Amino acid sequence: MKTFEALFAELSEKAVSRPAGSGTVAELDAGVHAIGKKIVEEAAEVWMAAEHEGDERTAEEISQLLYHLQVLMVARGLTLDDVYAHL
Ligand SMILES: N=c1c2ncn([C@@H]3O[C@H](COP(=O)(O)OP(=O)(O)OP(=O)(O)O)[C@@H](O)[C@H]3O)c2ncn1[C@@H]1O[C@H](COP(=O)(O)O)[C@@H](O)[C@H]1O
Repeated sequence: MKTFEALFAELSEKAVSRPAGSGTVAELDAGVHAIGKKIVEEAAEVWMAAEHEGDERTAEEISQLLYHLQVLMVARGLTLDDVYAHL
């Protein structure tokens, strides 16, 4: 099972190696404004799933929100420690 840290390492590596067909590379190329819109969209889907759907759908939407938050971190050059420092 993939962890938050493992996903961040994978996304950071893809930002450098830029493999063909990577959705992460495409999202990074779209820029912070587009990534931010995706985060807002996914956050709303988390809210709706938590209120109206089951635990599995909610967990899935949360995973997608975490993914897009990590893409934004990579786009901004933020590390996990930069965020953990505020937890
Ligand atoms: N965990 C994720 C992940 N979560 C969400 N997403 C993306 O976010 C989208 C969210 O899906 P939705 O169902 O909300 O939206 P949709 O309407 O179906 O799709 P869109 O039209 O919004 O793209 C998905 O289609 C994916 O493009 C993810 N894309 C990639 N990953 C992981 O990131 C890693 C790198 O992926 P690539 O860069 O694509 O190789 C791999 O380990 C992947 O498993």
